[in-house]
Amino acid sequence: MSIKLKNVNKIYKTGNVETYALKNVSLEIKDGEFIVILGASGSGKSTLLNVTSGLDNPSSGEIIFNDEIISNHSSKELTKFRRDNLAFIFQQYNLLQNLTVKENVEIGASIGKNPFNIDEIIEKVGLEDKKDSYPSQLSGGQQQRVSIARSVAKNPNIMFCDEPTGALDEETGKQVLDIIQKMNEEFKTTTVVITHNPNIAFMADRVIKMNSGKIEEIVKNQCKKNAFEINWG
Ligand SMILES: Nc1ncnc2c1ncn2[C@@H]1O[C@H](COP(=O)(O)OP(=O)(O)OP(=O)(O)O)[C@@H](O)[C@H]1O
Repeated sequence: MSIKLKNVNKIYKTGNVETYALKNVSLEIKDGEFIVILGASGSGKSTLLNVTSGLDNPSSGEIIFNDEIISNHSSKELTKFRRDNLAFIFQQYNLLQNLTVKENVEIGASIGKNPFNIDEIIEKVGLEDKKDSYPSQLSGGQQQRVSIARSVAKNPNIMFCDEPTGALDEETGKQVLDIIQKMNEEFKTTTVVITHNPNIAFMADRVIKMNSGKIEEIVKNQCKKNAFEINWG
């Protein structure tokens, strides 16, 4: 699924203070593309992801998925659109603690129209021997892999990942990135990853550099690296 942003602005108002978090951002992401968004703290990365994915409304401008203009949608229509098309992976795992790995993934699959086979997706994230474990019995990296399996079990058109490896060490971080990369390559899932780590940018087709609410630069990688080839820094 492709994504288009046309002249998108986002202004947060807190009392009398206005923060221009996105300033006239226009961008096209192609179907199946792997995009990394880089930028300093406060540059507008999370705002860009939230507004693009319909988690928050832009103050002005248009957001278009394939040919569907979602910036005009009601919140009910937006919820349905997100449920049918989008997966979210955050730094926090947000797993249901009283459900097993398999049950957590089942919940993710149950909201999709055309979900993946649950056992296959658990195998894809390398947790077949942990199916009946509870989240508290798993390491951070394993919990993030469950979280990814749950998000992608519905077979989404797009994956939005906000600092997916922010809480992980190098080894487990790379395992998680490898799973995200494989989803992108095998299922052509359009992928948008926000990160502070410039090394992760080498995995992308294109890198969007944000500065003070604007796209400062877009870099196309001639040669992409796989997750295990990048330096962690
Ligand atoms: N809900 C909000 N209300 C008011 N201002 C906000 C809100 N959310 C973000 N901002 C402001 O908007 C700007 C962009 O914030 P954003 O969270 O998008 O940056 P970021 O690049 O994702 O930062 P980080 O890397 O630290 O997560 C910042 O100046 C921030 O203080």
